Amino acid sequence: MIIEYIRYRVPDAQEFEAAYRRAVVPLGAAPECLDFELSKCVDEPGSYILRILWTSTRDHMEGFRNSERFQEFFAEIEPYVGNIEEMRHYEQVITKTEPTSTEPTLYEWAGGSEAFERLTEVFYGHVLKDDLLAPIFAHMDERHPRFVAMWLSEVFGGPDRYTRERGGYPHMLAQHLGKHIREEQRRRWVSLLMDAADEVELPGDPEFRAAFASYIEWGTRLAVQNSAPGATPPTKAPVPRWGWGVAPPYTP
Ligand code: HEM
Repeated sequence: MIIEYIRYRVPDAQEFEAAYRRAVVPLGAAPECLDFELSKCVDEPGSYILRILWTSTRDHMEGFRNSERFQEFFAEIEPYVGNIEEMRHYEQVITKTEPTSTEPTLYEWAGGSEAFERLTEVFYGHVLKDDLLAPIFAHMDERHPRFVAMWLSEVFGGPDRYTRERGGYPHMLAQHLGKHIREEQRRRWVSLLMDAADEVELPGDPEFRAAFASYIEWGTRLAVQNSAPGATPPTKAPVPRWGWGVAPPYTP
């Protein structure tokens, strides 16, 4: 996560706020934007700070900035560009709660890239012998298990290799479009993956497995939706980043 601060000094507070009320609609809908807040200075009327939490600087600069949502956002706030006094990215250093970076990522907890490579190798071995799934994966690239391991590593907080080396979300999405994945196939995919997770001994603690299963449930349901005839999913988005959710990592 990265925080962007934009400081404005504007002559027409009311119009500025009205423009921002419109501009935050596309901003809030952007997958790269985690949160935002516009505050006005009580000591000096006309001074404003916009604080935006982005998934990463790269997601902001390369994802959001190249999206249609940015065009819509910018159209509203363009008249105020000349009133910007500061526009920079910041990293959290000290907070009331512990900075989130001290918590291990799911990627680290799982055992890093090697753990996900073991997982997908075993998993696709089972997939290719499965009556429901083998036909869809009949022509799969032999490197497919490694690519999916790269994807999972990035999703769970590891290096962004899938984005840099494999085309990120747009490429992954393109692989599912038009595949017409059925619910029973999705269920089998999930079930074989969970079996493989046991087989390669991914951490079995409830907190890790709950977070892992939650992404897999979400991701496979999206795969079904996006692969359906006539589906029109967003063509550009960052690779999702999945965290621990409600239950933090177990500390004995
Ligand atoms: C969380 C769920 C899922 C994830 C993370 C995932 C991940 C991926 C990724 C990263 C690719 C592209 C690999 C590359 O870079 O070449 C891919 C392709 C593919 N996925 Fe998925 N997928 C998911 C669910 C599913 C499901 C449920 C099915 C079908 C039952 C499926 C079928 C396929 C197929 C057939 C391909 C193309 C394989 C090839 O021909 O090389 N995926 N998937």
